[in-house]
Amino acid sequence: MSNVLEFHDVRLAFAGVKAIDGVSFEVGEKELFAIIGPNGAGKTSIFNVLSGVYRPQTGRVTFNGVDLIGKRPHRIAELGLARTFQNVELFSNLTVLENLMLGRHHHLHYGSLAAIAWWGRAKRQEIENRQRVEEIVDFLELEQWRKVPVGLLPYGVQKRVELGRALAMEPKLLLLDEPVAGMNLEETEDMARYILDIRDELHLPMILVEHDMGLVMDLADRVMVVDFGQPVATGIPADIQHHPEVIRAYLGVSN
Ligand SMILES: Nc1ncnc2c1ncn2[C@@H]1O[C@H](COP(=O)(O)OP(=O)(O)OP(=O)(O)O)[C@@H](O)[C@H]1O
Repeated sequence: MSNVLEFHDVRLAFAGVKAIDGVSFEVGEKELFAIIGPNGAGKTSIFNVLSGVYRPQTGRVTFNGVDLIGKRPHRIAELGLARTFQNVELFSNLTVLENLMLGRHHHLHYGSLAAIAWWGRAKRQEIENRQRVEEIVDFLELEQWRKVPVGLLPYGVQKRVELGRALAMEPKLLLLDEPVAGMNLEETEDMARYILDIRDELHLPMILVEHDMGLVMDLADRVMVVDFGQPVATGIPADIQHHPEVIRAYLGVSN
C-alpha cells in the first residue's frame, strides 16, 4: 500500500512548550488512521501543522509527494486536504445547502468577469457544483434539512453538515477533529456509520483525532498514541489497547 501522507520527525515548540516532539507517522491510501492521547498531548497541533496553521521548527511533511511545510492553509486545502473542527465552524445563519456550496469554492474556476463573458461555462460549473452538493446531501441523509439555517439544527446534525462541507471539497485526505465530541449515543453511532461509509464507499483516507476510545478502537485501521508531544506507540487497535505505555499514559500510573 502506498502512502498519501508522510509526517517525519516533526518538532514544534511554543515558548519552551514542546507541543510536538519528534512525531513520525504515515497514512496509507485507504487508511483510517487515529491519533489519541490525553488533553494537551499535541493532537490538535499535529492537525494544525498538517493544515498549514502552524509551521514546525523541524521535520518533513509530504502529501502525495508534495512538501506541505510553509504552504498556506488555502493552498493545502486546494491540494486536497480537508478538515473538520472540534467545535462546529459553519455559517449558522446560512442553510445546509449554502454551507455545502461554500465547501465547493475551490471548484469555481471563474471570476465575476468570466461569469458575464463565459456565461455558458460559469453556468455549467454552477450546475455541476449543485449536483455534487446534492450527492453529499444524499450520502449524509441531510434531505430534510437542506433549506434550514444550520444554527437551528440539532448539534449532531450540525457536525454532519460540517463533515459534508469537508466532503464537498472533494478531498484526497480528510482530517476529523473530534467528530463525535458532545454527541449523544445515537448521534455517535450515526457518525460512526458515516465515517465507515466514507472509507468503504468513497475510499477516502482519514486521520481521526478522538477521545471516544470505543469509537477509535472500532473504526481505526491503526492508532498512534501521543503524550507530552511524543509518540508513545503506533499499531492496530487490538495491540494498542493492551500496550503498557498506553495504559500508563492514560491512567497516569507508573510501571
Ligand atoms: N498556539 C499555541 N501557543 C502556545 N501553546 C500552544 C499553542 N497551541 C498548542 N499549545 C500547547 O501545545 C500543547 C499541545 O496542545 P494541543 O492543543 O495540540 O493538544 P491536544 O492533544 O489537541 O489537546 P486536547 O485533547 O485538549 O485538544 C499544549 O501544552 C498546549 O498548551
